[in-house]
Amino acid sequence: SLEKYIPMPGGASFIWGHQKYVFESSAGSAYTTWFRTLNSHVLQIRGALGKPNILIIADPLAINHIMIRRIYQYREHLFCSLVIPFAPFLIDNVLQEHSEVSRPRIERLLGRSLGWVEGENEHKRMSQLVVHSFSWESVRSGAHNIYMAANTMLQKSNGCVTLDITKIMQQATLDAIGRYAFAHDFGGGRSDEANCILNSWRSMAEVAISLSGFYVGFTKEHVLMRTKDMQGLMLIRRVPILNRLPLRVIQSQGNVRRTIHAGIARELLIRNKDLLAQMSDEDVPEDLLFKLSKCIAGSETTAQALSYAIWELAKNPPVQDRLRAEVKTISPTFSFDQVQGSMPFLDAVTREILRLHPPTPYMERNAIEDDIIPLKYPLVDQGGKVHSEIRIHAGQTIVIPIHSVNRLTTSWGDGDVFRPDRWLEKDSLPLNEIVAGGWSSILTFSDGPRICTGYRLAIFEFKLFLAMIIDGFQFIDTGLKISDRYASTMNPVVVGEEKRGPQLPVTITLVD
Ligand code: HEM
Repeated sequence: SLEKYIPMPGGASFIWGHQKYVFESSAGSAYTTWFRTLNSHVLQIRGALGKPNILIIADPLAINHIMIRRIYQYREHLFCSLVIPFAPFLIDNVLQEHSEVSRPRIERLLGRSLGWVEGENEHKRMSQLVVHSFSWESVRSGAHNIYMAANTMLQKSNGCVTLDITKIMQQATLDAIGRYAFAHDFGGGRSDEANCILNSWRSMAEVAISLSGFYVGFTKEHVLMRTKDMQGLMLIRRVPILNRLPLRVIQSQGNVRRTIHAGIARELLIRNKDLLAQMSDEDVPEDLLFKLSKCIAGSETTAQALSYAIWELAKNPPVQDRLRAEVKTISPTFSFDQVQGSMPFLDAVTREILRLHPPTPYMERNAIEDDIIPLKYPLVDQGGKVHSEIRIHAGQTIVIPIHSVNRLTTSWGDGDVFRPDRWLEKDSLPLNEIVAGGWSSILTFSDGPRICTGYRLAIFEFKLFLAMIIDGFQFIDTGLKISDRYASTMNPVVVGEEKRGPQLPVTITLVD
């Protein structure tokens, strides 16, 4: 149990603890609000169905301790780390870094991957195999593939239409990753394989964000699926054996893996000689799967970041015009060096979008052993005693709310405001000692040894796509109210139309 001096918000339900409220709130916003109202960088919330209290940590020193200093003492649980299917022999290994909920899900979705791999040595060995493919050098030399994917997307859209940009972005980023990493053609993100992968993600997200399921679903199969998420995990958390039931919604998670296995991996085996050269014989099939699946998971998050960017620019016409004016100075050629080095405002917009709308809003960890976590911002108990560390026991669940950390008032001041200029102004950025770290002092790609492998690729892809789209198209706000729902990653929904699943409609016209 957690110490009493760790602040807890009021309003917990007897049955659902605070988790129902977190689930119903726009993703990330409940924690962000509580940190402010309780004036704390650490809090505890009540778990649902009698689950022990959960520790929510936004304190920079504590995050550094968990993500860097003691990373292998905390089990991992996050969508983006579903990647890199590997090493079946490790599945029953001792360390058990993944929680009882996420492990079976990860296996069904993408096989036994880097995200699945247990323990320090094995994780490092697997990471070495992929690190080169995602260096800046590799991204630069593969830039033309992303350019081609962006071009394919632009040729297919014209006129003035209101459309769901998330769908288009998902097709485009999947197409880009296919070209970049595997010389594989996903047909502009519209081939049968692409449809199978995108439909699998979508059907999972639809179930995951369904509100009605929260109440009635614990006896229904579609809700068992939805409970895969951290916020909705109540039943599977309490009864992990449910993961094994042959229910359609649970077992359909294997679609992505099957598509990759049956179609793309075999083709790659023939094409990708470099990759084969790096591997021992017994690694081959799973290693190829790993390459594909990590990229596919990453293409989804990149698509979400791009969708939020277009929506934010639609709501802020002066920022949109200023960005387009900068892009016009280099258009129509978009070389790697131009995109990375000649557009400071594009760079500022990129950082601001990734700060404000992190596609993975939470990371969850379980402590493998007892620990003492140091705090930058000490807590004071009712007797006035100052506590500059927290004691936790093995098994403690910890949430690192990336969304809240990226908006902390102590670090960012007006953290909820979309203001790209903060990245260009002297003295507007937080000092190193008060941020948790990570790329660009934000936690969007995590930090430490398990920082997102594909973050350079994601950043370049984001910039290139955005530059090319804004060069040719104008975005107009529909005025619809958008809320964010958590379904492994951030999913925008139209308020009042939640039943239609994730969508982000924006009106798009050709630039004069
Ligand atoms: C905007 C896009 C992306 C975001 C926001 C993102 C975010 C993240 C985060 C937060 C983690 C850490 C998970 C944890 O430790 O719990 C992660 C891990 C990972 N990501 Fe991404 N990611 C993105 C795109 C990509 C892309 C494009 C790829 C590959 C092509 C990729 C590959 C990976 C891999 C392999 C890991 C696991 C690293 C490890 O455990 O060593 N990601 N990502």
